[in-house]
Amino acid sequence: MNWTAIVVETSTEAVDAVSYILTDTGATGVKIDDAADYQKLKPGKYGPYGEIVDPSTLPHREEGAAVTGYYPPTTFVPEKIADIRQRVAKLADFGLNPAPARVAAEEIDNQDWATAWQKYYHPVRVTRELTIVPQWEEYTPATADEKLLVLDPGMAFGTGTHPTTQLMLQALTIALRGGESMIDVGTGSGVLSIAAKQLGAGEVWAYDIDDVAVKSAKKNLALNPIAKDVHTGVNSLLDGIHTQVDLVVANILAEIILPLVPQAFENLKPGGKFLTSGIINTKFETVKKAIEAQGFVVDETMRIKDWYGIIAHKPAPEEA
Ligand SMILES: C[S@@+](CC[C@H](N)C(=O)[O-])C[C@H]1O[C@@H](n2cnc3c(N)ncnc32)[C@H](O)[C@@H]1O
Repeated sequence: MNWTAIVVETSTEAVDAVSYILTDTGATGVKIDDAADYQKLKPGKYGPYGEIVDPSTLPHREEGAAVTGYYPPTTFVPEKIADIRQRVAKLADFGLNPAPARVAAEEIDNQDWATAWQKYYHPVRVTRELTIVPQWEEYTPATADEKLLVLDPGMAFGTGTHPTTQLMLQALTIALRGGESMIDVGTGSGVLSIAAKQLGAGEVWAYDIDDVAVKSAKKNLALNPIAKDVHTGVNSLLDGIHTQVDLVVANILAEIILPLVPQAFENLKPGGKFLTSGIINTKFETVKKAIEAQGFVVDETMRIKDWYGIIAHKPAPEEA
């Protein structure tokens, strides 16, 4: 069986959201071809031999964007296309114009696609202290306080470079003091649990609804000795979990965060913190209001591009 490329033709403004949908539905890599990127190009060395070329003469899209996701041979393509089509069309409800929202699939012969995306994935210093290093790269920290997160994201979401992950990495840097217990909901590649351990978290539980993600998280946790003791499991949100931790972190889409809000409140100690992202700009107010209505105090809101993150805490009795 071959790999499949699913191409979504969309507008420039919906590129980030469509990339998110493709990654969230199992694409191991995403390619973006956006007419707006060519319009921004200045004359430069774009020729095959590094010669200076007028960018307008390069072959390029005249308008809109095409976002391509690469899916492994195990993907059941008709179901995947239907899911993507529905989620792309729904972007209009969030104020993003997905037009023309055409979704098409094509088989890819070349088996190299399984790893082709790896050549675009290099070490990236995501915060002052945290650098994500692909497992296959050699990397020497530039400073003594730089902490490494070694990752092979494979099929799971969480290379660390998506704005929603970056928001949570920043939030963890702000919120953690050391020794905190934490639950990572929707762990994907395990990136946030590894970061939390690097930043001094104590006991950590990492859950995901997708068993492929949990397998990937286990593999990545093992690559990072500091995170070897993180507990993992398949679980939908915090269903059936009744505990008291210092931190709940979740980078999941807004629609999924809403049912998580009361569960996070129940599972946090008084004074405990709820860090969440995956919130597209048009859903931000709805999620923030739901968090406040639950009784949380919103301490900080953060934004990268069209995505928001929220840091909130469950008030301690003395705050009431
Ligand atoms: C956007 S990814 C986040 C991955 C990683 N935590 C990060 O920040 O990069 C969202 C993850 O949530 C998982 N997920 C979606 N719905 C879920 C649910 N109801 N319960 C638990 N996990 C869920 C997905 O499988 C996916 O791995």
